[in-house]
Amino acid sequence: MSPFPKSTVLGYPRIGPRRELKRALESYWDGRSTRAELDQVGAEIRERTWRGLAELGLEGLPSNTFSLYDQVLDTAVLLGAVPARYREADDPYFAMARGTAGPVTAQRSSVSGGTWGAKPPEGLAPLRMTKWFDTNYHYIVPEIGPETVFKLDAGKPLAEVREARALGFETRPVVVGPVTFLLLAGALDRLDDVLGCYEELLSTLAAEGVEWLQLDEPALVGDRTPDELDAVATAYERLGALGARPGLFVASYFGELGESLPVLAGTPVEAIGVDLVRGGVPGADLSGKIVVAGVVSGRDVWRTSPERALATLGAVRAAQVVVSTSCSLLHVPYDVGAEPDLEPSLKARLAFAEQKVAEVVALARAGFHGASPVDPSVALPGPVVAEGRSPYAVRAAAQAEHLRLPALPITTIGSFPQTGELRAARAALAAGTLPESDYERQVEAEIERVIRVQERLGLDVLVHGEPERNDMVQYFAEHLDGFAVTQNGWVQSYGSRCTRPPILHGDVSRPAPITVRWAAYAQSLTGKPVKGMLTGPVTIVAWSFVRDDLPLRDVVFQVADAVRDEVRDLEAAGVSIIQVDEPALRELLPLRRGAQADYLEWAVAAYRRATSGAGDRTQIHTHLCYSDADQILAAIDGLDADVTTIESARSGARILGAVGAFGRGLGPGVYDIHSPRVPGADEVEDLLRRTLGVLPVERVWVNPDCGLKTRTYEQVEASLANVVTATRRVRESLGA
Ligand code: MET
Ligand SMILES: [Zn+2]
Repeated sequence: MSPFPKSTVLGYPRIGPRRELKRALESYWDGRSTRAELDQVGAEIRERTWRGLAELGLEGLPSNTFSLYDQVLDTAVLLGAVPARYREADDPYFAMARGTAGPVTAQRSSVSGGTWGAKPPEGLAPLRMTKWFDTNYHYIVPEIGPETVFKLDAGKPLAEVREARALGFETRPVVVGPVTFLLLAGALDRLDDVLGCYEELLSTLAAEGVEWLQLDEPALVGDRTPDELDAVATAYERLGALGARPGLFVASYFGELGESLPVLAGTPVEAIGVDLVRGGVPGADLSGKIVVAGVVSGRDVWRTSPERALATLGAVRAAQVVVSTSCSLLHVPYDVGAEPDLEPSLKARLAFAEQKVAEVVALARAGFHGASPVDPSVALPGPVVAEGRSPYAVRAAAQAEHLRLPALPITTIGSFPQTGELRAARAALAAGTLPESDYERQVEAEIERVIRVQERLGLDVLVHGEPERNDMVQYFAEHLDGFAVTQNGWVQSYGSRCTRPPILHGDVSRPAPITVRWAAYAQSLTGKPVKGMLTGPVTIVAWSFVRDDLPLRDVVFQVADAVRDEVRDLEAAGVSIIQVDEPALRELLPLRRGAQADYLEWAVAAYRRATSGAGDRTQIHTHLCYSDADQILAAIDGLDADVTTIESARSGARILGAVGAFGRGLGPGVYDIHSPRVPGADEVEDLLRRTLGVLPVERVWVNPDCGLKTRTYEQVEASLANVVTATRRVRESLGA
């Protein structure tokens, strides 16, 4: 085993500095290019990454951190965990990631009772996708059942090792570790079987001359049961006992190892990676281990303080201390150098992936010896002040009087299809080739179209459709002080999807109303109530890169104050229903249970502050969308919104089991907007009746799972027409 290099990173962005992979994937999926062409783009990105890292002076280069879609899916393939139904697909990998289309829709409606050949008429649904720990990256959840037969397919990591070697680089393959992989799949009982594959992987890599293997175990920073800790010990005892194998580097990130650390330290693994940005210097005795010290943050965009990092490094007691990032750099953009328009004073504070690698290299070269860490003197947060409106019953009565809505009011979540013309108009506006007044007229025309569609369909609470927004966070960031937006700061969210998180760098305030003119315009077109549409303070902060010199809580409260100003102005402009979305409420939930209550308390308080300016007869809605909302239902109820619309249909209406005690208006989604499929009226009616089985009719709202911006008008109109039909049937049968 060769010595561990002095500097490394746990992983690197892979979408390409100009999102080359995104374009290549979409072109392949649309049938405009071949798999070989896609693979070529992947190879170019990998080569560029390795060369770039080496040029910056980084010693330990990772491989197998590239992925065509997702590293957890790659691991499932590596272990042979490909469910049988995908094996016959043209491209099983992307079939698992994205599903397959059924026969064309036109054919579907014209065929009656014919046979469908080998492929099922509906195509294959993709595997489930969910958030990677507390990041905004989404991974594909492996599907493992008793029928799963694990079988190693080491093709991908081997090919990357060889590819790098051909370019003159020795690399350390990175693979998701067995415990995290199985915990994510909910199948830790298969540890024994899976370890057989990992053993084979180790032997294969050793035979290939690979010196070090990185096994990612971020699940070890969460609360783990004694059985799970036993699994950690079993796994790494067994892998460590193997005769011919590479050195084992177990990487943890997104928090402190806690009780997992002594367990891991008791196994024969040679190197342990610790996140020293989120966690403290390990207290356990690691004098026999190499510690890969994550002192450069992979989760923010700020420069590292060299003094603090060197002091931290100096305090780590281990056989060797390697300088590294706190996690993969997947979660930050490529290069600050690609942002010519940012203020120089802000730019001087920023570090994206490339700059962070340079920091790692500089720290490793600086040398560090036995200093004690600087006390990070972050101000302790003060008590949370719960702000509120009148009691719900008082508000509900005032709203019923003022709004006069029918039973089971039908509404949508806010966005309507974003057409190509709109996107082109926005690009032309940004490029200076379309005058602002022309753009605004186009947005107004779209609002009018959206209003007319909803009136024609017979919805009860209308929306303006959000045509002026590129994105529900970026749009607000562009209009608030304290934020900067980048040109090329893309970060992968899932597959080919990227977001460009705004940078919240200073005190936040709202210089002028943001959405009021669009909401007021929409309301002027119709006699039905139009819902104003805002993004909540937690979500704005969760989907931005946030300053690190203030407690997160204080930053969220600043944003809450800005949202509160907007709520007041909407109300003053005659908007009587205002929705403040918080789809990211769950995302910032700390990984350790011990820290969750405190977070939920201030997050809820911030939301209440944002909405506290609304009078009794103004109806506040909120919207959330993630499959495990039932876990924080009490906190959602605590938001004290008059109406909560929430994803449900997509996750099989599982949430209905938990909402009985919900104290306010609730609209569990009656159809999944992630799929182009149009739900039938019967299906919607069924979901609605199930909702009425657990909630009193006065509390129930009818709406889709989420916004409609990724769908086409054709799909939206057909789906909503069925929603209206279903709701009318239910109303009739209730005599409502
Ligand atoms: C991810 S939640 C999206 C809510 C937003 N109002 C929309 O309809 O698109
Ligand atoms: Zn949503």
